[in-house]
Amino acid sequence: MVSARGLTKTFTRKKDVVEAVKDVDLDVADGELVAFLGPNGAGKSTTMRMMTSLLKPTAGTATVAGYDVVRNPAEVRARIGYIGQGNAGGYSYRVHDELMNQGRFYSVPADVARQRATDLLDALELPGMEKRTVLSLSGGQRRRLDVAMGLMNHPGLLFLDEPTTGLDPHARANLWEHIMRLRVENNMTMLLTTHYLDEADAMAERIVLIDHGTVIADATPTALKRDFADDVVTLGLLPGDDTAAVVVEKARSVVPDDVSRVEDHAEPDGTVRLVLATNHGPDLVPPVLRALEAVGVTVGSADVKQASLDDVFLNLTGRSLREEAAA
Ligand SMILES: Nc1ncnc2c1ncn2[C@@H]1O[C@H](COP(=O)(O)OP(=O)(O)OP(=O)(O)O)[C@@H](O)[C@H]1O
Repeated sequence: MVSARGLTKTFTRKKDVVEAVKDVDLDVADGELVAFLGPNGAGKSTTMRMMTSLLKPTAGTATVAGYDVVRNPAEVRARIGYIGQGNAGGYSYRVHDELMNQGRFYSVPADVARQRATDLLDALELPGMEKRTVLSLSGGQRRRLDVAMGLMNHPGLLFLDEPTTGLDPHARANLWEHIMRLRVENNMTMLLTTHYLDEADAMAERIVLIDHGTVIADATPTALKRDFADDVVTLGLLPGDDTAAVVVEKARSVVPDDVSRVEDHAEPDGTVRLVLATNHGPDLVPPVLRALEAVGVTVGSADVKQASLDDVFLNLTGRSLREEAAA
């Protein structure tokens, strides 16, 4: 559905040169849901704008829905939906008119467009809003209207640039529910950008991590967390009749070999905190608890912190995506 090779974009303004996207290769198969995840300014929108034919690449090629984005931009645009970062609807226009205009833009026959507008307003929980101006809608409703506008041509491929930024958690969840249902109903391939880690983790079947204009990792969320970050298991060990040193010695003797990092910390209250880094935290706990019991070590508490996409980004770049998103 999408194939890009060596996609590059350099912006030049007077003496300022910004290498926004550098040599990006990407393939997206029919039906996939792929998220571009990366900090502000990483090059996510620029990549998406090149793939949607809105921006001409400095170098490289991209084929979208079977057409080259530079040689056949009109064919590309006819086959995709694009929901950009800003609101698409003109604020003083009525909701229904904006949908019909969008239909006209894509040469959808008027009667078909009218039916689609009604169906989309229904599907996106905007019934009765036809005559309202875009300005009178709430932020969440406006974003849902953007989605409706992006779907008026029934695209097989939908590009969404930060669809939920600025919405409260309830509105975010609500919009996702609608998008996911429409995705199944219309059998859509989807490419989206986000800086919400939880969203990418929960929604995307594949994540393309982008930093400084280049792809630094490309895999399923599960594979990224398994390969580039560890779960951290923390056990509170009670000393009983043993000294802390003996507890540590016994505990370390039963730690499985595949644990990638082991730390022990003697706490002021006499307990020992044992920290195990592993790529299978939840599975590790039961056998380790049994093994500790077998060597006479009592476990007072257990905690598993599963690896997050932020840990992945941190391990790959030395920076936290969560902190950069908040900055
Ligand atoms: N028209 C432009 N002229 C000059 N520089 C630009 C232009 N558009 C984007 N850039 C620069 O290119 C880089 C990548 O920007 P881009 O918008 O693609 O990042 P992004 O990952 O989408 O960020 P965000 O999450 O903030 O939207 C940034 O340094 C940005 O300032």
